[in-house]
Amino acid sequence: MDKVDMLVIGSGPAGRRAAVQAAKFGKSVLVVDRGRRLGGVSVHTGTIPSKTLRETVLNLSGWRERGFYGRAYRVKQDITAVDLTERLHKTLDHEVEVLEHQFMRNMVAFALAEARFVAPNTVELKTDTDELSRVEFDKCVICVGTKPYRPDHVPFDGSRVFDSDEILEIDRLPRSLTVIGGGVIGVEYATIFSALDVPVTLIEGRDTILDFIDKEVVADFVHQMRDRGMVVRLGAAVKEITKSERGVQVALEDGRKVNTECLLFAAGRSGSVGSLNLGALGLEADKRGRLKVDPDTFQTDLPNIYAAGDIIGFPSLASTSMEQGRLAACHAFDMPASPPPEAFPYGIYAVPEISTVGQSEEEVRESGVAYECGVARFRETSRGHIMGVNSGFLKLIFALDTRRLLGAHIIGEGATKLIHIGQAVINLKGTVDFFVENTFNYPTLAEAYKVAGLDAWNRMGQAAAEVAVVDG
Ligand SMILES: Cc1cc2nc3c(=O)[nH]c(=O)nc-3n(C[C@H](O)[C@H](O)[C@H](O)COP(=O)(O)OP(=O)(O)OC[C@H]3O[C@@H](n4cnc5c(N)ncnc54)[C@H](O)[C@@H]3O)c2cc1C
Ligand SMILES: NC(=O)c1ccc[n+]([C@@H]2O[C@H](COP(=O)([O-])OP(=O)(O)OC[C@H]3O[C@@H](n4cnc5c(N)ncnc54)[C@H](O)[C@@H]3O)[C@@H](O)[C@H]2O)c1
Repeated sequence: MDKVDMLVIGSGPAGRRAAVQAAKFGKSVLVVDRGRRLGGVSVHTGTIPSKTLRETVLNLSGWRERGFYGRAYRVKQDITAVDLTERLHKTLDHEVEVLEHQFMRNMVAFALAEARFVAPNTVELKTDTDELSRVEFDKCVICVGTKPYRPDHVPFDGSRVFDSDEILEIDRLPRSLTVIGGGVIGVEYATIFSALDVPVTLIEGRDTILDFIDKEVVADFVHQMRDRGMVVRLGAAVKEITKSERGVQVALEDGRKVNTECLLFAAGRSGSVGSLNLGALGLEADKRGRLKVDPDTFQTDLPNIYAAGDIIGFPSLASTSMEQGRLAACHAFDMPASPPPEAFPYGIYAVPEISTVGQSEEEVRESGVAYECGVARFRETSRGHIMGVNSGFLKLIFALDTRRLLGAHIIGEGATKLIHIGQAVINLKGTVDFFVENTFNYPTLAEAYKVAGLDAWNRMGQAAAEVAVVDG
């Protein structure tokens, strides 16, 4: 039986980083993945395909130019499913190639097989041709990720009713689409298809969506979706989903019915622990299939078994998963590593983009800290004029006493890139004065930071004067 210093189960962002980090420490590492190719959910059905699809749609539809040329503007008139999938496959092939090369040059061994624990330091591997082998390990990092939640009452068929894996395999564009679930996956796909002029209805069971995002940003987002013709049904409980020759019908508890040609069910994901045989370790997943770990070390209740990535729950991002995997490997081999700063960016690649870091206004208010906000609208920046941007804004929140930046929230073009300025200032404990004193490239959308900083600073100055008067 082979023996390795570290076994990594799953080759997504967490597994990949854990493996390479352990290999850099000179350890023998084996990565196993039951997929047909390396890369995990992130490369094959999650982050990369959805973002490639978005980029293709925005390019071919001419979405970014519509501010100038009107809603009817199109770069390519008849956009087909082939247009969308062609670019997708090229991007994915490239991602896999880069990952395989990274493993090769770092001497990380890999096997395409399903892992199942048979003892606290042994797994059995099974290939898709049912070949069995066993591997012993000193340390193991479980990075098995999640899969779409597929309740029995949803008539999934991969041709009219899709989950978020199947939607990537569509062979023609839907004439109309219902999306159930106003989480990140739901809003990303709903707005991407809407950018292709597919009529979209978004159904969310709760009265609100994206509760971890600043409410002002969410309100603007919902307004923008409705403004361009999307139907957004909030607080809409689904009673029944039925298929007919002409499409799919969703009956809501309040009696209303939604009829569209296709339906995407994107109402959550559950951990892929089913085949791991966690019982052999004495470990148990929670009811959503997630594993509990020590948040500093990523160890499970067994000190030589770590878990990282989506399998440990929130925030379930490729970006945070990578760092968790790396930190798990550092801890496993007693290498010092600082924990990540509390504030990490969250990027939602809807159309328009949303990105956020630090505290929302609601969280700041709840904490009892006195604060002031500064806002800059992209349409008021020169770069915004050049790009024909007529929506989107940046909101900064500052503490009145320390003047420190507490949160940055952006909706609009480039939000997921622009957010890193806010992230740096928050984590380096910067204040409103950074934005006031520094010069920004002009004309850029980043200039919005200067405008929002000045906006807050003008009001914070008055607040400080009032405090001085009261104190005096
Ligand atoms: C549609 C969608 C869009 C997303 N967009 C973004 C985004 O824009 N930005 C972002 O940061 N995050 C995004 N995410 C989240 C991101 O994809 C995940 O956070 C990330 O993939 C989690 O990585 P992971 O390391 O946990 O493993 P995963 O990427 O989930 O991969 C797990 C791997 O484990 C393998 N596996 C499972 N069980 C076994 C077993 N028993 N034996 C062997 N192998 C096994 C699976 O085959 C899979 O390959 C998105 C997710 C989805 C679904
Ligand atoms: N850009 C990104 O970073 C990105 C993109 C996509 C996904 N992800 C990650 O993937 C994870 C899963 O995303 P998700 O959107 O599938 O799940 P989610 O759990 O975040 O959202 C599911 C939504 O569906 C709603 N819902 C549940 N049942 C419903 C029903 N019967 N009818 C109507 N609505 C219902 C829920 O209230 C919730 O709002 C997220 O945690 C996210 O971090 C990240």
